[in-house]
Amino acid sequence: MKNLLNQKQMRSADAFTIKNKEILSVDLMESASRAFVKAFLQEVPEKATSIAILCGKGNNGGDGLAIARILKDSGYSGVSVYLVNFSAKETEEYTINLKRLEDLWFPLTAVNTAADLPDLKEKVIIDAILGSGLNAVLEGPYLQLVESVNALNRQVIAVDVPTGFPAEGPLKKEGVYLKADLVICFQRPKINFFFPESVQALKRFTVVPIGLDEEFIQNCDSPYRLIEGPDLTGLVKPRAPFSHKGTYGHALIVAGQQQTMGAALLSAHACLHAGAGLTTLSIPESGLTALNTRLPEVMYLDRADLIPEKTNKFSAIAAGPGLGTAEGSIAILQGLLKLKVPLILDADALNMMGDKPELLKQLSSGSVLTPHMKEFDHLFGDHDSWWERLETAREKALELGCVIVLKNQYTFIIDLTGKVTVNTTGNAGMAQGGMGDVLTGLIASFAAQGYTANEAACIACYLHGKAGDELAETQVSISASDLTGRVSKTLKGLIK
Ligand SMILES: NC(=O)C1=CN([C@@H]2O[C@H](COP(=O)(O)OP(=O)(O)OC[C@H]3O[C@@H](n4cnc5c(N)ncnc54)[C@H](O)[C@@H]3O)[C@@H](O)[C@H]2O)[C@@H](O)CC1
Ligand SMILES: Nc1ncnc2c1ncn2[C@@H]1O[C@H](COP(=O)(O)OP(=O)(O)O)[C@@H](O)[C@H]1O
Repeated sequence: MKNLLNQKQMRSADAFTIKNKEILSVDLMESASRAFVKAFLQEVPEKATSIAILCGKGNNGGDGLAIARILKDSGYSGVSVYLVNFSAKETEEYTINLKRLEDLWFPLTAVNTAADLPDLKEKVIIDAILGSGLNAVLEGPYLQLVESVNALNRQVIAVDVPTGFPAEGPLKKEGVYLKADLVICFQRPKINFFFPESVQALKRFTVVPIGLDEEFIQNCDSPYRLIEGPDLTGLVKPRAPFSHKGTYGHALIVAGQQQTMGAALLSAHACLHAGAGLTTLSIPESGLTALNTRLPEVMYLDRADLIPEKTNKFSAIAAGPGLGTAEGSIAILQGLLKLKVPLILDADALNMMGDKPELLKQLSSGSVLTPHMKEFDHLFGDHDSWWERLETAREKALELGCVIVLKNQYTFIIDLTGKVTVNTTGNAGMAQGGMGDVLTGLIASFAAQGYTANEAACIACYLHGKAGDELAETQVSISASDLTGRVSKTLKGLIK
């Protein structure tokens, strides 16, 4: 899995690469700028497009200057450069790249105050004003300039990070950022790109390698990493010769009430499709006809039979989807917690724990909690930012000895040691009720098949989003049933 670094570590990676690969810092900037242009070409292929590049005086601005030269060399005929001279200091690499442009007689426009910004007519704006060197919220002329550029409503592509947007740390509500349609980011995404608040600064990002030393990056001690397809290829085991239903575990899902039986069926269906050898569903008796009609492969366990003598045969137990929070459901949850086996808890199981926090103390080590933001805050208190929410999740995972799957567009899987795996698969087509129920069924399935709690959560989250991404190639919206029908095919693709 790819390590995600904070900006201090990124600077160490820069320095290490420069020292060990014996390259100059300005050559690394050249490599970064070339990588930017390669990605930019995909985005803006029309070479006659008019482009304004706004360059600050740090290395982000230095990138902007090098990008101007490389774009011109690549045949872009309408490139203009605006030098944002708000600071007296300039970096050495900036100075070198400015000289290279001046030597080409490249037209340069000085912007010495925010009021100097001319009425930009260019179709595309490249933001190279401030990058990861940002050390405070924007104010003064930078703030005015960013507000003026935002008011233009042009297509903006930012170099590495949008001006004013902090790479890490809590995102302040009052923060003003240059609004980019796309960020072309160097070597690794910034941690803050994964939080919903980042939508104020960027619609999407793409990451380009710039030649930093990967071994150094992977050896950095970071609590964050990304899960990608190749990580699963080694992890997900193919079905074995001479295997039988007993080889792949027996999952129990405790879910559903009269009005939300569908949630239980969706979870069980997903569990089945992800390969559990046997799946049993515990629902109210009134759901039996639906179960037998819709999911003939799934067995039934009466709610009265949720006792150790009947449940010790299961290799994984999940509870919560559509369970309700009435007295009867609380009794079911309390009974499950007494079993002293790791549980996968979602939806109403989490809501009940939020209502009765003392239940959290009864969780067995190795359990998995799968809250979305609202459920998370109900469990652990309100948060002003996702950064703080993730910090709490890391503390709670460690304290409770459980895996926390904090769900959103990007889902954070926090293991028992507080390390965070970020899942990037999934899309807005999946924003439909029942999606979380499917995820719970998938986690239960992989846990039943013998994967650790963290492995089961990582495989399930990746697979869930990946199946959704495949369906989104031909569908606008994806129902939970659509997704369930796809997971086995997607899984096959991951094993290959
Ligand atoms: N070897 C390198 O150093 C490389 C650097 N690269 C680029 O370098 C960028 C980082 O460059 P720098 O560290 O020079 O910093 P920036 O160019 O991001 O910022 C320049 C300076 O602005 C000042 N500043 C920070 N926050 C401010 C604020 N709120 N208001 C006013 N001034 C503020 C700081 O003194 C900072 O040093 C990256 O984002 C990336 O674009 C890339 O070229 C890759 C290689
Ligand atoms: N825009 C999106 N991008 C990626 N994944 C999404 C998106 N919207 C929803 N999902 C995924 O769908 C699931 C929704 O879970 P949840 O809110 O618990 O749904 P429900 O309670 O309806 O079953 C999560 O796994 C989430 O990551």
